Amino acid sequence: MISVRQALSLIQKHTVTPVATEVHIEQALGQVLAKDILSPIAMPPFTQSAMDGYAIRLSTDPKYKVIGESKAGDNIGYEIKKGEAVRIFTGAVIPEYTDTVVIQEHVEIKGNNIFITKLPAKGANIRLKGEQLSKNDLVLTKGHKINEASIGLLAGLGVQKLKIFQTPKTGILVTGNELQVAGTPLIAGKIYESNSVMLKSALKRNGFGNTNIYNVRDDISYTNKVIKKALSENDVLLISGGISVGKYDFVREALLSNSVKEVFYKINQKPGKPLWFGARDKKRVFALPGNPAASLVCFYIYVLPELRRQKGFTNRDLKISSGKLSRAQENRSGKSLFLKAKVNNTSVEILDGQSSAMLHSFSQANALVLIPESKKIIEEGEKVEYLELGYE
Ligand SMILES: Nc1nc2c(c(=O)[nH]1)N[C@H]1C(S)=C(S)[C@@H](COP(=O)(O)OP(=O)(O)OC[C@H]3O[C@@H](n4cnc5c(N)ncnc54)[C@H](O)[C@@H]3O)O[C@H]1N2
Ligand code: MOO
Repeated sequence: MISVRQALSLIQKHTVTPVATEVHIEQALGQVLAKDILSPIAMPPFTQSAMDGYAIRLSTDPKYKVIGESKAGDNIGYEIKKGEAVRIFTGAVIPEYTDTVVIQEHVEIKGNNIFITKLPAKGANIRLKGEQLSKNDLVLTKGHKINEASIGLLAGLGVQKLKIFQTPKTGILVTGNELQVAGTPLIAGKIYESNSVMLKSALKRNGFGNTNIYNVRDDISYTNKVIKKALSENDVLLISGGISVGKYDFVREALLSNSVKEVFYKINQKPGKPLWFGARDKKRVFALPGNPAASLVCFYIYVLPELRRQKGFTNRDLKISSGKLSRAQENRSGKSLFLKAKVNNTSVEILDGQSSAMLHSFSQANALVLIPESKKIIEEGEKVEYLELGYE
């Protein structure tokens, strides 16, 4: 059996290089920029007023004659002489030869004249052309994750399309004769199917929406057929269940007969030992253990980082932090453990109910504590590393 570290490095070794594609900025939220963006225009595009008031050529004389008005959107070619002012509004073009805007609260109006009651500093209340960005300045760098501010910035620069890395198409194939779809009373011997909606939600929360779902019975030829179809329709295929050593666990055999090359099978960890990972051309397959908590742990530790890598992210893993164990924890298994835990400030409480079939503890957790395979006991108060699940 390989170690967690070996499994992670094998997945990375078989990664698929991110592919760039062009999208409209409205489709770019949460995506990773595949190409630097240079500014097509200066920002602001012209020197403009930052306040409502009067544009003046500043002198020591408080009296100015108002000769016209410039409101946002106007482009009137005023040429201001000494002692003259133009009534101006926020965002409007600053007339030539003026250098300062005095806010309207600091003037008294008498007929066509204004008298400044509080002298502004020279250059006050003016946004200079290009003060944020000059034309051809680097606006956003390849690898930047697009947020709503980036979208606003680009829209303001008139950029409509940009290159981002494609989101790999994901599919979830669920196996098991015991699985029943919710909505009807549970039949004896059956359980409600939960992994597909759980994994689909985990994908969605992490920016991998529109997942295809497939269901198969424990039947080799049917499993073969559906895997073939799922491979043709997805880039990354997650399979739930049927990957252990039971008589009716057909997934491994079906993957091999679909020419998916086995990269590894089984990791020295708990939960999630029977994880299988394989590759066929640019397709990647993770056959996750059917036990729900094992499935979700494998998703966070192995699947999500690979999906994020394929999507161009440089920070791929869940955030790692450390804290102090509130209770001693043994590890007699010789395996790496991923334990559902609740972190409060820096106190880490390992939750009851660590079985790989149990999701109740998972739903109450906000972290996965990592216990290395070599560590036999962690004392109360000892420092442990954990992955933040991002559950709020
Ligand atoms: N003799 C051995 N038996 C098992 C071993 C082993 O090494 N030797 N490994 C155990 C471990 S560890 C795990 S984990 C499981 C993994 O088994 P499979 O991946 O083949 O999964 P299934 O047998 O299909 O299901 C396991 C468990 O999970 C339930 N399940 C499956 N799919 C779903 C679903 N979509 N929604 C909800 N629950 C699901 C299923 O009913 C089983 O209870 O193997 C151990 N056995
Ligand atoms: O690896 Mo299994 O997930 O322990 O039950």
